Amino acid sequence: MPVQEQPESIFNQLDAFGHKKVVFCSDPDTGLKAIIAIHDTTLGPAFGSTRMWSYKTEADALNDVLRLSKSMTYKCAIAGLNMGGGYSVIIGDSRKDKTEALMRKFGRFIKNLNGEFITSEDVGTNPRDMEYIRMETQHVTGIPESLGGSGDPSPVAAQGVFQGIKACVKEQFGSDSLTGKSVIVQGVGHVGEHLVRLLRDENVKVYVSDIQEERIGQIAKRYGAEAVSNNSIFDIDADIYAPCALGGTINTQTINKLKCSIIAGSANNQLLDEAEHGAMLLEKGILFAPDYVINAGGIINCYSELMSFSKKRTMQLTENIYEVTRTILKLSKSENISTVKAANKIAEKRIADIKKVKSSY
Ligand SMILES: NC(=O)c1ccc[n+]([C@@H]2O[C@H](COP(=O)([O-])OP(=O)(O)OC[C@H]3O[C@@H](n4cnc5c(N)ncnc54)[C@H](O)[C@@H]3O)[C@@H](O)[C@H]2O)c1
Repeated sequence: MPVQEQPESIFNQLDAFGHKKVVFCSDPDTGLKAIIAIHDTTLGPAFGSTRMWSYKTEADALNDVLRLSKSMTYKCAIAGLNMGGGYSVIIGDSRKDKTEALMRKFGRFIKNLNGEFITSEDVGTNPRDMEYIRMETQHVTGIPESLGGSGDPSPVAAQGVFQGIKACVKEQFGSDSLTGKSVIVQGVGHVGEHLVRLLRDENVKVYVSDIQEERIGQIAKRYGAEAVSNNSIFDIDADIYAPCALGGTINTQTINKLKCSIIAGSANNQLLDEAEHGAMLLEKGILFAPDYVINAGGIINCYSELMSFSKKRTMQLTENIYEVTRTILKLSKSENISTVKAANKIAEKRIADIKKVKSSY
């Protein structure tokens, strides 16, 4: 008899990532299949976006939501927000399967968590979807500005990435001027497009790529960037690679191909294996801006909505990503550890410190 491979135990996976709670949401009437993962609530309610994606398998969806929610814990901690980490994924094609009823049903599942999880938009969702969720629960941000929300967080996320790029350029080249630099932007969706605009405003040479061919042409034309097919981005000789699509694009194969000296983009979980690939980049002298640090602008925007902060305060917090990145790069250099390890160290210290604060009556 052939040996049947056992699927990995869900509880073992939760233990490995250190999750507090995972909720599986199923509703045959609307076709909703979603997973809400709550990683850590030491600093506050779990904050995290909702992604809608056609995952190949349910195991892929679970793995994605576990990784994304864990990195939210670190993102909120390092950005100085009083929020914990969570995330949710809806399994399906956002262009075909998304309906008002499906989003509102999903909102009901969030409502049942009584404020333990607060969401916002991500890949495959938008402010309109957040409006549908808002019809069922108040635990959602990123709703349209016309309804009193902060709207699409992606321009703010792009601003944070832009600050992270500048901090890395300062470290590698001695000045944070982008004059004469070149950047490959992989994935020109919400955040990627705003990043291309910010870079082109500074006359940076920008290469753009996406899996949607028509999108590459549109963005290249709109901003005067150079269109590159998605298969050939690692052959381009540019100073900076900005992954702004999905995670896992930095792995042994791509690191060996990369010609850039800086990686700084918006995509969550860019390193396929944080420890292995973080160390490989350190060894090769490629400066990696930890994704959860420099893409925090989006969540800062949503947090500001919750706290009723002014736009000015939101932008100050986002621009501070420059200083936070500089601190991480310095720690990485002084201790000869990967930039992700350095960032994790700072985030974990804040969580441990606040845990002690909260332990007293
Ligand atoms: N939107 C935000 O405010 C925000 C904030 C923080 C982090 N992020 C992260 O940034 C990334 C992009 O988010 P977004 O909101 O711009 O999403 P989006 O869906 O608007 O854009 C993603 C783009 O990437 C393209 N893409 C997908 N797979 C690709 C691949 N393999 N190669 C090249 N292109 C590919 C898509 O076609 C799309 O154009 C995601 O990882 C997201 O989690 C987004």
